[in-house]
Amino acid sequence: MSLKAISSKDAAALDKDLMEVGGWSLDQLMELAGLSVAQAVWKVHPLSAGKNILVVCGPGNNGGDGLVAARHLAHFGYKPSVYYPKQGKNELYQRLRIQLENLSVQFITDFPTALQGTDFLVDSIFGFSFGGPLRDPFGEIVSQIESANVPVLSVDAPSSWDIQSGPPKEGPGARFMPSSLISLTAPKPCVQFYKGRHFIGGRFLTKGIADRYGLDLPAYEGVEQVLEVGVDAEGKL
Ligand SMILES: NC(=O)C1=CN([C@@H]2O[C@H](COP(=O)(O)OP(=O)(O)OC[C@H]3O[C@@H](n4cnc5c(N)ncnc54)[C@H](O)[C@@H]3O)[C@@H](O)[C@H]2O)[C@H](O)CC1
Ligand SMILES: [K+]
Repeated sequence: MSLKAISSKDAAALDKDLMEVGGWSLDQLMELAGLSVAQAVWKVHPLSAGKNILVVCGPGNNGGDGLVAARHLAHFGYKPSVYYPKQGKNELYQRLRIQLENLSVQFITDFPTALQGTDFLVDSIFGFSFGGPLRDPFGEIVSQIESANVPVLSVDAPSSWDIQSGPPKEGPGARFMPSSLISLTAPKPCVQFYKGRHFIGGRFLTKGIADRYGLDLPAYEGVEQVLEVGVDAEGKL
């Protein structure tokens, strides 16, 4: 099936709508987003493929989705660890961190060593608010991820990719092609440059809000929090 993409401007407006008019809190949206990320990991990387999952979190809500996903992954039976080099100021991130520490999830500081010992990586560094060239320390982090021989699930967008125009022409991220991607609520325009398994998650859209933004309502099945969607041979949704 194919789904319409949403620009970063509309994605931010949709989030605001959900919270200011739709009665949602950020915690709730992030919980469902993070749960769908963890479920996508389960589908592309079952427990039998190795339990060590490294979740790399950025300073914004994309990083928050990663923190929530790490907690669900721990409950699913994985051994997640988190690399969180620049924790954001929102107290929600602090609470998510406490929840993880209470599950004995490690917050690692030696990223190159952790990268070597991991079976799978979750890229929750940047989502739809990313813009411009990568600032320190994220250029080096993205370079290390793209050079590592480890499967990656990117959350909402491959970190370092422009949300509209896709991978940078040169520098960190120019060769970054994660093995899987989960788009939250709706695909972002950069998905047209993506080749790999593609899921949609964040099961909280109503028909009213989907219509207002010209989006499709994904046909989630049963209790599923994710739906695998296709990308055609030309990379078009
Ligand atoms: N409705 C939904 O689908 C929901 C999606 N969620 C997730 O939230 C992110 C968007 O979160 P936001 O906080 O707006 O932004 P980001 O996490 O993408 O990044 C902001 C963060 O990054 C810094 N930054 C931006 N550009 C750069 C750069 N070039 N170099 C270094 N740092 C940069 C910026 O300063 C901020 O600190 C969305 O994608 C989903 O993953 C929510 O969970 C709610 C529901
Ligand atoms: K990401």
